[in-house]
Amino acid sequence: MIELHGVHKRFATGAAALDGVDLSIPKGEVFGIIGRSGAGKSTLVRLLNGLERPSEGRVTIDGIDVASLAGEPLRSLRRRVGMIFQNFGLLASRTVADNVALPLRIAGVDRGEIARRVPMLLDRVGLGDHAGRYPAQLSGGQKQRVGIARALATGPDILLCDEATSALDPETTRSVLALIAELNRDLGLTIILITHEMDVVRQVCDRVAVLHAGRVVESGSVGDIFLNPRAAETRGLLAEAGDGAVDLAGYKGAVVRFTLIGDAVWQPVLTHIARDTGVDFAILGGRIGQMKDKSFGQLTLGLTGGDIAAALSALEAHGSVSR
Ligand SMILES: Nc1ncnc2c1ncn2[C@@H]1O[C@H](COP(=O)(O)OP(=O)(O)OP(=O)(O)O)[C@@H](O)[C@H]1O
Repeated sequence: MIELHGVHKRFATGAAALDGVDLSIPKGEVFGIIGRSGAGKSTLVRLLNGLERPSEGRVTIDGIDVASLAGEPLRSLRRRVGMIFQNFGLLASRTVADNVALPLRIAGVDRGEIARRVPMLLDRVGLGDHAGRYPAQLSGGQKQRVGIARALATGPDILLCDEATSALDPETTRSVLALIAELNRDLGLTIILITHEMDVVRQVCDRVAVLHAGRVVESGSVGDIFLNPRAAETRGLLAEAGDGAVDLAGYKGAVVRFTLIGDAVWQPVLTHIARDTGVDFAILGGRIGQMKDKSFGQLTLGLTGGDIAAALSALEAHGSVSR
């Protein structure tokens, strides 16, 4: 369990990067931290791996106060907390295998053990046959896989991903996120994913916290936060991700937001209700997609004509309706 209690971080310049953050991240969860540039995401990561100390408050991992550690206990904590970065952080002059071996060398693991472990780590990320290549000979997605193998080398139980897919195209992002989800499932790793992209959170996270100006403005399950955002900052991020609706000023019909989850997405709900009630539906906005393992649909609907009250109660029988 990772916990932040009343965490503030102020820099000597007077900048407050974090301004009273409380968070609990249970073991084995994929937890997203989303926010715009400058929200405090990277500062939060640096507190988790002991690179910075809070100005106030406590960051604990399994009850251990990270800021209280120094020397070997701090090194041992860092071995438990693997990290991957937006720019991969690979050494250009070393082969893939050497890059992955580096944390093991630093930890003092003997040569034989390194030679045994590195191929297993590369197999784990699907790069078993790339051991002798150099980073410049790899695609972005492959470089990030090497970054992941290196992060796994010391056998961590937590993986911090700081904008790990921000430099990748959408298809490669999907495959790297699929690998991250697999590591969570197979190895039980707790994963903290820092991102400014809603789609990244939607694809793999169980829960999410929205960070704005150093504060958590809302947090909860990805379904709750994405389908019923309360904070203006979350709504803004969702609108930018294409989850908005057309301008409704001047629209004459009744407007509702209709949310379907799971198999209900497959049902021809609107055509049935239209036939039964005589109501015409206009689709004014929305999205049908996948949230981790669940399908969802959220539509902004305009209703005109027919028996509107009957249509609304029929919609409620299939999903949730809000105005
Ligand atoms: N070492 C530092 N000294 C002074 N101010 C800092 C320092 N590190 C971060 N800040 C400030 O703290 C705030 C939060 O920065 P941080 O890098 O944590 O944000 P972020 O959400 O990760 O942004 P980005 O996505 O752009 O990296 C910013 O206003 C930044 O200028």
